[in-house]
Amino acid sequence: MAIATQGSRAMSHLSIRSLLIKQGERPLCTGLNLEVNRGESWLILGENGCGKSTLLATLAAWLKPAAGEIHLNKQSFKKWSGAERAKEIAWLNQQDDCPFPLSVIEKILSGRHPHLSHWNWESSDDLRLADEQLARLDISHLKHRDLATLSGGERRRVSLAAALAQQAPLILLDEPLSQLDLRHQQQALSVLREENQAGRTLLMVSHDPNHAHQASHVLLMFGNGQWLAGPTIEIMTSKNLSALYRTEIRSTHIEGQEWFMPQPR
Ligand SMILES: Nc1ncnc2c1ncn2[C@@H]1O[C@H](COP(=O)(O)OP(=O)(O)OP(=O)(O)O)[C@@H](O)[C@H]1O
Repeated sequence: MAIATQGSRAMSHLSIRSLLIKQGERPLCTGLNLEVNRGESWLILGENGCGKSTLLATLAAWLKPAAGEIHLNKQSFKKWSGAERAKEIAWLNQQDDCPFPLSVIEKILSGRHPHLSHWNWESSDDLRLADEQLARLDISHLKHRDLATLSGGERRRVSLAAALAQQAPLILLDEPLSQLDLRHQQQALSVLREENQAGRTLLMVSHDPNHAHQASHVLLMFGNGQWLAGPTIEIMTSKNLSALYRTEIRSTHIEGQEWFMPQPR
């Protein structure tokens, strides 16, 4: 089931070699080989509990793999200091809660911390960058609110804004659109498209296969260690998605674009 992707070594951004990730004794992903090149946009799909978040947490160096190697910019993860890695990788995880009082602008400015030297306050450039992210995600009016007072969708957009403020070349996104209404989903997708067009590499976890419309590559995780990865055009088929979700998925074309839909049981 597993295939390796081909990629130009010269442009390698993230190189994943023979990666094994486990939860207890259960393998979530076995022998994962991916060559993620600079500027690519990857969509990661799979059932609940198949290991998508665990994989992203591993790529963010929050968790250690059971085996295998990860290279960032052709250098082993082991050689990167945490501070240097934080300038290279932004990670939006699923946790938007904060255990202590924090305003929206403080949260977004936390995305600038990897770029500040010890004891330095944020500069006017950092503040301008934070304001830009607030405006892009339609949350400027929430700037001085306490995070704890926000709705789920508002808090999600704040977390995304903080990840974008980090200005990292590689962005790991764990369900960035969860809890967003349709208009704000389209807005966030447009912002992510801009980030990708600006040259940033994106790896995004989602439960919507149609998010593949703006992905160059797709990784399917089957929850038993098996996986399938490659260019979107090759991987996104009704057959593969029906096997992935263990339910019938069909596709239809609208104005030249293929849309995937689950069939009622
Ligand atoms: N601390 C933990 N202790 C025990 N099991 C865990 C722990 N953390 C995660 N798991 C299990 O590991 C598996 C993978 O979890 P993960 O969060 O990576 O899944 P996911 O694919 O992101 O799921 P979802 O689509 O629901 O977000 C799940 O079965 C989960 O229950």
